[in-house]
Amino acid sequence: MRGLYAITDPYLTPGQQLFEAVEAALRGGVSYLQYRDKLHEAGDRLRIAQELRALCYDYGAWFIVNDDVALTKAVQAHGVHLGREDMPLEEARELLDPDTLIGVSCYNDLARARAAQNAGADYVAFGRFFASRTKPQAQPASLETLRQARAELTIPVVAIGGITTENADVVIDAGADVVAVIQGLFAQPDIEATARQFCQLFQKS
Ligand SMILES: Cc1ncc(COP(=O)(O)OP(=O)(O)O)c(N)n1
Ligand SMILES: Cc1ncsc1CCOP(=O)(O)O
Repeated sequence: MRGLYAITDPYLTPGQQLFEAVEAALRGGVSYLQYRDKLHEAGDRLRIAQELRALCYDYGAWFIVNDDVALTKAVQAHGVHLGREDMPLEEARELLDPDTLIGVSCYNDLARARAAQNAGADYVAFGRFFASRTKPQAQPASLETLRQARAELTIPVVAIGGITTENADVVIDAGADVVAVIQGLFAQPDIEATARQFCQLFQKS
């Protein structure tokens, strides 16, 4: 697992714009797309997730649902991303097909990441690394945690939080296999070109 992980934000790209923005990101080379939606109700979320899943399948990208294990199952997503407020990993694993990817937020907590790996997580995510306009309340994580995680863990390590094409090399150099972005991609005037720029950073290292 390596490359660009784009996360949707329905506040930033409402309505039909969301699908256009996601398709531009996929054309630009996004490998993983996470559907993160704190706005819509269940029925709308199902419809949006089905459409995003179809787009990801068209472009050969992995489709991952944030927070919601039932929705992950309902749309046969490739994976689910779980934070500390969400269903525990062990419980999700019992409900999901064995080949469904499970990612776990570890913030700045290496012990949590070790436990997640031991419990069968497919990747762990650390962050935020830079100031995030999407989630300003997210606690900072250190590059040293990222370095240690990469040195110690065998599963992929994702970096998140305020990442842009200008600063992504800092987290990639510290060991991030994957960079996860919202505004650094979807708030940019040319989403496809920005995705390509991010992807080129992975070809260099
Ligand atoms: C790839 C990735 N990493 C971290 C997060 C944050 O997850 P969480 O802590 O559950 O917070 P919310 O996204 O639910 O606000 C993520 N979504 N994706
Ligand atoms: C969901 C989340 N968790 C930590 S920072 C963050 C938001 C990432 O968005 P952005 O890339 O716009 O900072």
